[in-house]
Amino acid sequence: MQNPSSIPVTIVTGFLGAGKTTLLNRVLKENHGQRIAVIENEFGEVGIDNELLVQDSEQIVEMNNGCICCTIRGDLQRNLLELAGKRATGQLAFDRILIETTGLADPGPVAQTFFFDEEVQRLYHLDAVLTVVDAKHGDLQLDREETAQKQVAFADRILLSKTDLVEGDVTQALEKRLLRINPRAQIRHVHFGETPLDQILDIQGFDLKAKLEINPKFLEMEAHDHDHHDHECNEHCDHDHGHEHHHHHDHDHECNEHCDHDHDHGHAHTHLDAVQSFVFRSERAFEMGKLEACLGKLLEIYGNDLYRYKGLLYLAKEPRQVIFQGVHMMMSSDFGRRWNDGEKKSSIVVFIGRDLPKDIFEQELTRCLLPAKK
Ligand SMILES: Nc1nc2c(ncn2[C@@H]2O[C@H](COP(=O)(O)OP(=O)(O)OP(=O)(O)O)[C@@H](O)[C@H]2O)c(=O)[nH]1
Repeated sequence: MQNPSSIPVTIVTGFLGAGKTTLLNRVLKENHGQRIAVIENEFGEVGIDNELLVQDSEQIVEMNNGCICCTIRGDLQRNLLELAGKRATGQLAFDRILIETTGLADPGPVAQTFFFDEEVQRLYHLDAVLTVVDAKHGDLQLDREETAQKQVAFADRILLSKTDLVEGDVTQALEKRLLRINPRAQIRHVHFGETPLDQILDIQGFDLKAKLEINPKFLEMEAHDHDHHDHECNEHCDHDHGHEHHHHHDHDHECNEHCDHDHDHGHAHTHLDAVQSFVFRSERAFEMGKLEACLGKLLEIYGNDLYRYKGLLYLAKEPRQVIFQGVHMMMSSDFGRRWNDGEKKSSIVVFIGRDLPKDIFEQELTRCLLPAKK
């Protein structure tokens, strides 16, 4: 039974760059009178989202030591208990929690957290898993990454972003595909995260029965060893995984509610080796023209494999920071705050993708830097 005073939690998931932070920002900025705490988990060794996220929520807890669905699930539990403790003692005031998972997280194990720990279960209830799907890159992501499929399969509601970037028939075809993967979840369009709050909060969408259909072992803790990603997609999945060890890139099947294969045989499924991230840092300023040309070239060659990149740039002759980000070939940048007097200026960019040649990226980017000051 749900404790009537328990705190509602919404899990916001969706593949890299789908528009999760944009959605969260929208919710945080809206004048709804609700006090929202955010738990933010990023893939990659440094968190950039904190720079991108408006600071209007009551509390932002960053979890950057690994992915929330596997290595740091214990941290999530601890953070939830800590937040509730602070709320109880009046140190913090919030009415609900939004959790943004990494773009590579399997939402299943994150959702499980709300059913295993008795204390978490007493204090919180899971309102819904929202999955943001990028209308422009969704197809490619679903083709290549099983995690993207799982995120859709596990959604209580699907939020389709970036429909402005594609023709209507592309959106319709993607919607049909999403419906095949998950016939239960309603699909809503969100333009830059714009959506009525009642479409995403307090929707009482989390349906345990449906999750058990997707994965009968959902409530069995031991079945989830998250260093080995077990696949929880569907009841009637026809392919046979036998007992071989598959990596994510070997998978190209569409997870849906009818898959019944079982991955509890020690499959070495880990997104941490399938998709990698690296960071480029420098204290030398970038030359804008060179950087643009270089990024254009890198995107042309590696665009398909470059799932996500974001960072803060130190540009020559520019008094402001530049926040730069992209998904595949779609790149954008914005001015951030001014560098403070005496502040050590530097650039930091995180690249996330499949089989990216780190050394080539480093070489090319280094060529765009001004020479070091003598
Ligand atoms: N054209 C268009 N761009 C969008 C829309 N929603 C988000 N974006 C852009 O997509 C990019 C990625 O958005 P984010 O909200 O940072 O995506 P994310 O899912 O939080 O990304 P990760 O945390 O890195 O996985 C940003 O440049 C956004 O401005 C939309 O509806 N239309």
